[in-house]
Amino acid sequence: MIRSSPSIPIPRTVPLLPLQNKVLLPGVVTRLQISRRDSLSLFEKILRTYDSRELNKCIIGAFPIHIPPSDASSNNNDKKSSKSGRTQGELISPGPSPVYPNVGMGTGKSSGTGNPGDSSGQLAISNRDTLNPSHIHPTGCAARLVRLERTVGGFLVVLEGLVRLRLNRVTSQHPYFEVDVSPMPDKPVDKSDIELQDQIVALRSTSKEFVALLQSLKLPAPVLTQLQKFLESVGVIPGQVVDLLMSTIESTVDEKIAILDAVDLKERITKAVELLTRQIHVLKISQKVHDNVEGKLNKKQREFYLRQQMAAIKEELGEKDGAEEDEMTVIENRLNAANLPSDVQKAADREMKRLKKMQPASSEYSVIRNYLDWLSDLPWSKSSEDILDVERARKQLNDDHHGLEKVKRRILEYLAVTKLQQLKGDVKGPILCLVGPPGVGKTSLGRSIAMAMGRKFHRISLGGVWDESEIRGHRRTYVGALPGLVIHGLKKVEVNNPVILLDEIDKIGSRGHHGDPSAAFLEVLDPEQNSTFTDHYLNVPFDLSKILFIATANSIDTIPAPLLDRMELITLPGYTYAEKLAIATNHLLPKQIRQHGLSEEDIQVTEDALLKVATGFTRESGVRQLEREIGAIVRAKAVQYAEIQEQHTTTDVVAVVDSKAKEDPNVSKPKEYQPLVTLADVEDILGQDKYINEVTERLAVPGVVTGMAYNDVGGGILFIEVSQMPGKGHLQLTGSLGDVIKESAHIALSWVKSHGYEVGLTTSPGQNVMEKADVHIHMPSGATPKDGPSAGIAMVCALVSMFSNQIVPTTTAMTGEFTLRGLVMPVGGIKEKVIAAHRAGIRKIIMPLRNQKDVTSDVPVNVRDEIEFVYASTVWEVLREAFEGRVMVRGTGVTTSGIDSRM
Ligand SMILES: Nc1ncnc2c1ncn2[C@@H]1O[C@H](COP(=O)(O)OP(=O)(O)OP(=O)(O)O)[C@@H](O)[C@H]1O
Repeated sequence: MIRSSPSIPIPRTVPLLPLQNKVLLPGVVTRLQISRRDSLSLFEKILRTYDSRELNKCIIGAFPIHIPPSDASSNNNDKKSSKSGRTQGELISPGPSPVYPNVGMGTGKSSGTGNPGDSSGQLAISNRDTLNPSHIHPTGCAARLVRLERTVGGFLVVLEGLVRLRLNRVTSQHPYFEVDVSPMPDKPVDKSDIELQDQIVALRSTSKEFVALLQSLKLPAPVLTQLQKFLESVGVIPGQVVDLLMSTIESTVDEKIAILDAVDLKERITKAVELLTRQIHVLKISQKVHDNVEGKLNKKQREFYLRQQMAAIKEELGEKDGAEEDEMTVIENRLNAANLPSDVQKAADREMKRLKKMQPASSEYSVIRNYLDWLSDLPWSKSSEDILDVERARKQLNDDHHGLEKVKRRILEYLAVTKLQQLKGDVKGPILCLVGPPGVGKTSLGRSIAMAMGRKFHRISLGGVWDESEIRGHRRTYVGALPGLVIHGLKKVEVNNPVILLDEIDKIGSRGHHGDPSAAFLEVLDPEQNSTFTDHYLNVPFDLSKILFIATANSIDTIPAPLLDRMELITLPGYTYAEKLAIATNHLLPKQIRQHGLSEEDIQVTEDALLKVATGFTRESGVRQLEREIGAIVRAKAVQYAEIQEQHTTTDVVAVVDSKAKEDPNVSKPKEYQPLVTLADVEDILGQDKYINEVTERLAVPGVVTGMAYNDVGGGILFIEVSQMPGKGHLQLTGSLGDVIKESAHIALSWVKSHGYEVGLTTSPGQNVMEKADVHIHMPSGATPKDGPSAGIAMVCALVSMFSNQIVPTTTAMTGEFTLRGLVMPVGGIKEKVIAAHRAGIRKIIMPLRNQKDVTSDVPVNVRDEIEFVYASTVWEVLREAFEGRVMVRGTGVTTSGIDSRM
């Protein structure tokens, strides 16, 4: 950087910064990478002493040094110093010319000019090269500290040269050298000195020619203007102009040292004109070569070549920070490395061009910079190698998950098909959607699939995503715009073929003020369209077709139909207690033991105890709560284990100190750790059962019937309670009931009223059971909303039970839609309902005949074996089975065959 510093007072004694292969001239700013031990101590001290805002008050003496090769390895300082006749404290008078031989000093090479990377190696003398006073050149330069930064190996220092210094004597050598100096400022120009005036004229014309040549090299205009302006003052401060020019032209270290030594202006200008003339000559030749080559370079190469030159010159002039200039090169290199498709490359080039014209401080600059960062960070053409080995995948799935046979089979089919498609080079598989209650392993299955295929895994949680732009990104016109979740995921995994799990796709918000996020997924998930998915932010297409999308959902009810249509559903039902026990033993317990820093020998849980945890402390379709409870047990055991170990250590210490302690029966011996967790331990650790078996604990009373329910979080049982009170035949319904379930209640009541006589509730056919009574139907768990038609037959039974004062056993549950004509219609969710009912202790289930196939195909055998299934197609059959003959059924109303024919 060109600076004309106000005269700054130079202290008499300054710390010495030894420079090898580098010369600092007054008025020049330079960067140095510091790694010498003594210099490190110097800057450590400076950091300790100076406040960061006052660093520029610190003045250092930057002196060239030369350690002869023979001295570098030996530390025979005395010998050397006596040879040169200089010892510490001795006065040195500066010689008229440098005393440096060229050996080993990069002769003929620039010491930094024209190479922006040079600064890092400027102080390249190793720590073993011990410095002694005879190595220090007698002329140096006072330097002001402009910047001081810690780096990995030492410090990065920016120095500004101020004035020439003469070295008087070395005052101290440890931990760094300190020297007594005298400043040697340039004398003012003597206008009457004709010889000097002539020299200045010569200098002006040579330097003008030099700048003109630089101009033809297409140096950036601001740099040239600055240089030209500075040259105008050649008549006033010729010394400074020379110093500056010398730092911009190619010259050897010796030549630079000669300039440093030339305190006399005339001598300095003569040397400078000589060097400038040589540089002009070199430039002319290189211009010729350049012109020849230029014709052969393509546009990009030429730009690159010019930019490199510009960077070098700017760096040397200090016009711009090197780092700033580097930024462009870094971005370009990264874009080149990203291997962009041609249309994306075009967009990148366009933006790059705009960026170069901008001021780094402008806000638009950072917007474009960000955009280019995104382009270069995305895996446009980087894929991971697929492992499509069906056997390996089967093992992986079996190792990670117990049961789920149907699901695993479907996944393996999928992998096999993908493998075959890949062989043909056409991969367009369906999108899998795993549907099931929470905690049944949907997310972890997704992860296993990725591992089985050897692909990277990324999960996008869609719960509460209300804004389309969260999927598709914001347009760049918005402040703080960013790409959407899919592109974010790709940047994170760094490959374009990961497994992306779209978690909770059913919780995605529907159409609102900010577009419809599910609509954005229509494009993402469509294998025909997603090869040209365009994120709003990127505004260029990205090929998503290599990604394997897997969605998960608790229920399909809230997934928009077009989205559902693009996916293949795989249902994961809830687990039975037997399955939960196996999952707990083989997966959850070992996992928790590992996570708590214990080993499997430290904790063993009996089967009874685990079953107790599952039945008494969880009531869920999945195993998440079970995992938490097992975690609580493992934690309690871990505390015990740690405490007993501590006791052992303390007792050992006591025993050593006092050996009598062992013999004394009153001294309590440490307890032994017991790794086995039994049923009793579970009660100790987890406390009272959280759940009791509702069915077996519940007393059978008339008017109460067990129904079966199914919702997002799995199946369950629910009770229907009916009571009557004096009134005028009104029906009251409570328990957060939806419209459909309310209608079922009305239908059931109407049927019971119209068939009172046939069911034995009245003594004559025309009599109304509710003549003087009101009926109240309630479904407990009032806070849980309930809806759907499947409680129809349970309501009929509850009404009949109440009016007839007969009970339906609590271990009998029923589900089925009911029509006014007494028909029993099929319902959904049979598998989940049956599994949940089995968990709740139900032993007999009445359900529609047309649901029989669901039981045989979906319900696990061990559950089927423990439950008696009764299939009914009319309400008469339901009543007969529910009351086990305790209610008089006078007629069937219609024959079974008649009903069948009407169905
Ligand atoms: N069959 C199984 N075998 C082994 N571990 C299982 C099984 N099913 C579930 N798990 C474990 O249960 C835990 C919860 O599973 P996961 O998070 O995958 O549930 P999820 O179905 O995705 O739930 P949600 O719908 O709430 O996201 C995980 O630690 C998982 O490993």
